[in-house]
Amino acid sequence: MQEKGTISIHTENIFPIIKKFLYSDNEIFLRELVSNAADATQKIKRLASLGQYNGELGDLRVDVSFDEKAKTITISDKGIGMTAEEIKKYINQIAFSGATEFVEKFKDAKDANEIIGKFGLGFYSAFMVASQVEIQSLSYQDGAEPARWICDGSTEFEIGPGNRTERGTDIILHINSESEEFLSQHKLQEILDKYFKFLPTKLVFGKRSESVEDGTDKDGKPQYKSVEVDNVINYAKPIWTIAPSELKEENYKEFYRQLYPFADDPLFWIHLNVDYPFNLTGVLYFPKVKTDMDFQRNKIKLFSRQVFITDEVKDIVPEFLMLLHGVIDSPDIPLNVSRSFLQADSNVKKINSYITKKVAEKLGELFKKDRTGYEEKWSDIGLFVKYGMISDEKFYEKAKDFGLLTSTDNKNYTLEEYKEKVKINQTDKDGNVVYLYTNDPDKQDAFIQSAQKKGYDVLLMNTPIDGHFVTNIEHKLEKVSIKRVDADVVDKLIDKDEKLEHILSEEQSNKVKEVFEKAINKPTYKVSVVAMSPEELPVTVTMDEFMRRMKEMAAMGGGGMQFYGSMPDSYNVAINGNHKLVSKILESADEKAQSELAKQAFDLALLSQGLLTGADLTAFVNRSVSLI
Ligand SMILES: Nc1ncnc2c1ncn2[C@@H]1O[C@H](COP(=O)(O)OP(=O)(O)OP(=O)(O)O)[C@@H](O)[C@H]1O
Repeated sequence: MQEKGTISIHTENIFPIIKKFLYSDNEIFLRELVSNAADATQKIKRLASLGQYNGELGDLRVDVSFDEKAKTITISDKGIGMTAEEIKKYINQIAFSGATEFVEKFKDAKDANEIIGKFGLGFYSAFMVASQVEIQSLSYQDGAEPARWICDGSTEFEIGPGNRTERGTDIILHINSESEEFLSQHKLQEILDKYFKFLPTKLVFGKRSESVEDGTDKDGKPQYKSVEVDNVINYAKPIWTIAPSELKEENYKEFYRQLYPFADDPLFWIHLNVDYPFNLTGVLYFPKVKTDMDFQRNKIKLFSRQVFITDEVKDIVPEFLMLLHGVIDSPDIPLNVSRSFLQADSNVKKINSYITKKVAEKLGELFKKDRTGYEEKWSDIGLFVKYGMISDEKFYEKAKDFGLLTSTDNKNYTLEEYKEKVKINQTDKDGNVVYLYTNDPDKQDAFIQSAQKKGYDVLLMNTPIDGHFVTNIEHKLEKVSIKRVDADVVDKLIDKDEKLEHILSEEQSNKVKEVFEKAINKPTYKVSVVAMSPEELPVTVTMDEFMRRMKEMAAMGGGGMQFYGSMPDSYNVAINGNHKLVSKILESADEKAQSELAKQAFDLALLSQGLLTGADLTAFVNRSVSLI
């Protein structure tokens, strides 16, 4: 008997709203309908395994097909099917109470995902692309009659006898005129590939031709012919659903290649598998970071029961691990709510810290088991680890045992090892251990050599993250201060209160200062005469560590730092009072000659740090030529 009825929601205008707000990502209708078909298929399998269904299961597959002329897309399954009563119950009674509240609340929704699912509207996403949706279904239950439901996207529907002779369901979409782009082989293939590569139920989209061997020709060479085969969308069982004990290294690498066909092999991976207090599986890969600029985010794919959801995993994966690759599958992540809700969700928080913990454990284990191998990978993983140590306290607590400092002679140390190594020679008069580093070994070579001559060690901190890293660990480590090797003259970098004797009298000192101030003639260069070893350079130009860091932060847009950013670059010029050249300047009778010598020594200092440019550089070259 044909029956008419009204879908039980309490407002007339829900469909226009769904259509309007969902329009931007309307391809998800296919995600929703194929997922439903796959769910129905899994259910019949389960019923059979429980002995509650004894009929033939047959070839359990979901088929997607389209008819360009009739303008239809059909999703067919051989799942449990629905009786007319069930259709009324599951499809007609949309699972939410206050439709008015819904309309109010989601007037401003930006994202289809916010609406779908939250209100159990998966099926209704069909109306984003269809002017009419038809269900033909035959339930698995004994004696069930086939049923047909049809609805044009208004709240009116029709239900009556259907024509399906085999167990399962067809969803037939009569595609509306704005959505005809979906009536294309290419478009549908693309969407199916995106969402269903790892669907647990076989998914077929028409046929494709494949070339197969067909006997041999008269010379015994194999012959080929083209045959039509099912165009199967999904791969065999994805590895994240398999127990780690059953997997070999090659399986992980092969899966990685399926995900990222053009990437180099990963460095290593972590298999995630937890079912309490939330359910999550997945494999995270540490990629090779080829260049510093190779920070491609959004490489982790999020699945829910093997259906692709998104590659935006912000909030779920800790910020510092966003550069990892791989997949996460969890039915417990609320996929259909807005960002702010996600951040506050307790499962998401737990998942986030679980991932952090797992990554820390894995790194710790690699470090312990094979330190050499770990150190070889350090140039790739150092970035993640340092980023994590900066941004996540809990990670820092674990990573302080395997986060490494690398010195300019390419040796690696843990934080503790490093302190032990340098503490005897690099402790200042207040008991602080001073770590020295360079962020540009070429430019700062003169400073590095001076430091090494004094037996100091210099760390290499030349990746983009190191500036932050230095500031951060300095805060965390007790009684440690960290200075760039060119922050001061070597004798003052680590102030041990050992005063070198001045060979100059106070009067001579003042004279030297005056000569240099005049010769340099720049107010932002502050001149002082210092008692240094006669072997050190006659003039050293430095920028104060504090000032430089503040300026760097200002340049990176650090809040509250604008003040420092607007200050002119200012430098300290240290004149080595014990250097021969300084004596020579004093001995020189002629004021002009004094000034020339001072200028030359100052320019050499600038030159050694790449600070001498433009007209100053030209003047220096000319002066040098005339001196020769
Ligand atoms: N192909 C199908 N075979 C059998 N039952 C189906 C099929 N499609 C839908 N159903 C039934 O209709 C119900 C409603 O589907 P709908 O997609 O609207 O919501 P859902 O799948 O329960 O939730 P959501 O899509 O938000 O995850 C399903 O729970 C299921 O019982």
